[in-house]
Amino acid sequence: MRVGFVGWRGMVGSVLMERMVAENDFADIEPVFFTTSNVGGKGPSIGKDIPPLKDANSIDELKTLDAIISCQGGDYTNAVFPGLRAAGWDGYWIDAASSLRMAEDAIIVLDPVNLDVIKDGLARGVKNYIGGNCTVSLMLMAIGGLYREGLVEWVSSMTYQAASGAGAQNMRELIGQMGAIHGAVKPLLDNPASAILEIDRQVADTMRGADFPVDNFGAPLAGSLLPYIDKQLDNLQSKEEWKGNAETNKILGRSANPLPVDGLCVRIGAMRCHSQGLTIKLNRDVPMADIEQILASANDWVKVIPNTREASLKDLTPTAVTGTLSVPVGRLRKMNMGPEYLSAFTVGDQLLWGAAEPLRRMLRVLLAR
Ligand SMILES: NC(=O)C1=CN([C@@H]2O[C@H](COP(=O)(O)OP(=O)(O)OC[C@H]3O[C@@H](n4cnc5c(N)ncnc54)[C@H](OP(=O)(O)O)[C@@H]3O)[C@@H](O)[C@H]2O)C=CC1
Ligand SMILES: N[C@@H](CC(=O)OP(=O)(O)O)C(=O)O
Repeated sequence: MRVGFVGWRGMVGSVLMERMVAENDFADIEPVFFTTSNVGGKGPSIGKDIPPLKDANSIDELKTLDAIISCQGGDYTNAVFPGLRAAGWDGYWIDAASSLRMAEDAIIVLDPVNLDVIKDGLARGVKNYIGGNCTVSLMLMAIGGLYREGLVEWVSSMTYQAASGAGAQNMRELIGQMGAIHGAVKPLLDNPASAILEIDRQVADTMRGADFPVDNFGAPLAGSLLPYIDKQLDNLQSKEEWKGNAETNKILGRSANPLPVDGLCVRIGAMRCHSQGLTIKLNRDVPMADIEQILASANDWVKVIPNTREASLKDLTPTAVTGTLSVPVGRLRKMNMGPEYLSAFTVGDQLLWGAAEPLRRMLRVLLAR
C-alpha cells in the first residue's frame, strides 16, 4: 500500500510519526511524505529510505496514493480534498481535522470503541475515515464499556482541557505566562518574611498587565482558566460542547437515535492531557462492582482507579498520564441524586488517543483487510 503523509512535522503529525516508528507501522507500507513549504526537502527519519518531500498541493502526486493520512489541519483538507475526489481519486482519506467528520460519507474512527461501525463502513465502500474530537474520543475510551452494555441514558461532561488542544504556540504561551508570573514575584518569593497578600496582588497585576503574553489564548490561562473553547454557536453552546453530542453519537453509530451528551468545555493550564468530570445517568441501578468490571474490560487502555485520595492523586492526574496511552477513570461513586447517577473523572493524552493514535490504527485496519 502506497500511503501519503501530509502534516507529519506538525504537533499531531510528530506524535503520529513517533507512534508509527514505535509500532513498526512503516514496515508494511510504502510511505510518501508531503509538504506545503519545503518541496524536495528531506522527510522524517523512519528507519528506511524515503523519497524527497513532494508537493502536498499537487493533485497529480496525491492521486498516485492508495491512502493519505493528513494531520495538516482543516484549511488544507478544505482546500485539497474536494479537488482530489473531483479528479477521480478513489483512495482512503484518513484525517485528524474536523472538516469532514460529520459528512454523510465519512466515518469517525476510534476502533477500540467502534470497530463494528468502521468495518461496516469499509464493507459499504466508505473511503473517508476521520479522527474524532479529542475530548469525545477520550471520554469514549474511558466509559465506552457503559455504552457498549447499553447502560447510558445521558452524560454530562465538564472538561478541563489542556493547552495543546489549542496548538503548539499555545503550549509555549502557557509556559511563558507561568514564567512571567514567577518572574514578577521572585524577589518576594525568595524572602520568607514577605506577605502572601502582596505576592497575590503583584501576581494579579502581572496577569492583568499589558505586557502579559496572551497573543495566542487571548487571555491569561496560567493561574486562571478559560471557560470557552472554539467558536460561539447560536444555541449558546461552544462548538467544542456541540461536538460532544454530535460526535459521540456518530462514533457509536446512533446519530438517528442519539443519547444526549452535554456540558461545559473549559481550558486549564495542563500541557497535553484533557480531563473530564462526568455525570452519567444510567438507565438502571447497576452495582458498583459490575460498573467497575464493565469499564475495565472495555479496551486494553482504560484503567479503573480506586476512588481513594491516594490513588486519585497518584494515577488520575495529567502529570501521571501525559505521554502515555493509558486512560484512567476514577472517582467512581453513586451520587446523591439517586443510584442511577454515576460520578466519574477521567484523564487522557489528547495528542495520543485524542488525535494521532486512532489514525495509525485505522491504517492497520485497512492493512488487515
Ligand atoms: N492540536 C490538537 O490537539 C489537535 C489537532 N487536530 C487537527 O490536526 C491539525 C494539525 O494540528 P497541529 O499538529 O497542532 O498543527 P501544527 O501547526 O503543529 O502543524 C501543522 C503544519 O504547520 C506547518 N508548520 C509550519 N511551521 C512549523 C513548525 N515550526 N513546526 C512544525 N510544523 C510547522 C507544517 O506543515 P509543512 O510541513 O507542510 O510546512 C505542519 O504540518 C489541526 O489543524 C487539527 O485539524 C486534531 C486533533 C487534536
Ligand atoms: N478543540 C480541541 C482540539 C481540536 O483540535 O479539536 P478538533 O479536532 O475537534 O478540532 C481543543 O481545543 O482541545
